[in-house]
Amino acid sequence: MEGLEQWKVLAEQWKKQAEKWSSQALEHIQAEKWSSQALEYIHQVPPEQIYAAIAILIFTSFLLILVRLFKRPKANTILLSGLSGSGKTLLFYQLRDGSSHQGTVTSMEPNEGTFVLHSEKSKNGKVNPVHLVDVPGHSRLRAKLDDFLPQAAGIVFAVDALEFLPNCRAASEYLYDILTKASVVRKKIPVLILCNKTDKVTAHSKEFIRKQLEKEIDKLRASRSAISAADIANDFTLGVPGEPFSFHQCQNKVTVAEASGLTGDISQVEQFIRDHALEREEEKARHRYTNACFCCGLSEYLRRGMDAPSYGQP
Ligand SMILES: Nc1nc2c(ncn2[C@@H]2O[C@H](COP(=O)(O)OP(=O)(O)OP(=O)(O)O)[C@@H](O)[C@H]2O)c(=O)[nH]1
Ligand SMILES: [Mg+2]
Repeated sequence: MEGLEQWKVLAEQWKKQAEKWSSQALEHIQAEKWSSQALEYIHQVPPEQIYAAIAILIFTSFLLILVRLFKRPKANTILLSGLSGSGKTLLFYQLRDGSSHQGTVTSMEPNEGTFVLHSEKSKNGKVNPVHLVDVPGHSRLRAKLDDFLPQAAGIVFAVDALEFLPNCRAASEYLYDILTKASVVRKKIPVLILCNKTDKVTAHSKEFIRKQLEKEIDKLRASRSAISAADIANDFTLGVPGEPFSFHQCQNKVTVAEASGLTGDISQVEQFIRDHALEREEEKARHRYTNACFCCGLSEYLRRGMDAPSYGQP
């Protein structure tokens, strides 16, 4: 009896094994059928179409490789510019450390650093650091600005809102020079006019400062265009001829905001930096998604090309 039971178990195992082999054989036959169908299908497609698809594929891959090779990392440099005493260095420390480091003196060298903004440190999600450069406002040191312009993602132009009127002309001249620089215009580098020192009640409002700067730049525009072309140091002219100058006419985005480097009320300048220099992880993911979509679109195009009715066939 026991021997019979053993034979039964053995027979059951053989049966299962045989079923497994037969299903594998079926799968193999199916795969062969599909591959022969695919080959047949490819033979039906006119060769020109296949060559065109391959050429497009190679060309696009080549293009993608080139773009990857030559794509510069997103600029993350923000330049702090403005007249001497407008509060750039204090602002620099507020952005970096969240404290004002009282007792700043006139800067003789650009003050630069790469760091995560103090206000961003406590937030969730990975935030990239910003490269901040505080360019001295002294007229002889301003040329240093040009060294950093090629990598600039944005320019903050600090204005002393307390002592604005006596400095209005000088501030307008400096701002005019920045707004007419070829690299600023061509690369459309955004500029934030930051009316600083608003902690004092006697500080002028940002609207007042904007209007005064526009008026002054309008005058400058007229006087500078009167100079013979050979003497004009500026690369571009500003605004629309025949119309009073307004910052809206600039090709790059020019906005006006208020701040106090002393009290740490710097949310508007932080927002400007976030908008223009910090590429968050989510943004990077979005870029990756766009690339993936591009590749999918390409493959879909090629698939449709294959599906297209083949001329020359009955
Ligand atoms: N009340 C007030 N004073 C400020 C503020 N920001 C800066 N100051 C003062 O303004 C003076 C100049 O500030 P800095 O930051 O050294 O100015 P800067 O623009 O770096 O000047 P340069 O280095 O010469 O180009 C200092 O005495 C600061 O304490 C502010 O928001 N409010
Ligand atoms: Mg300084």
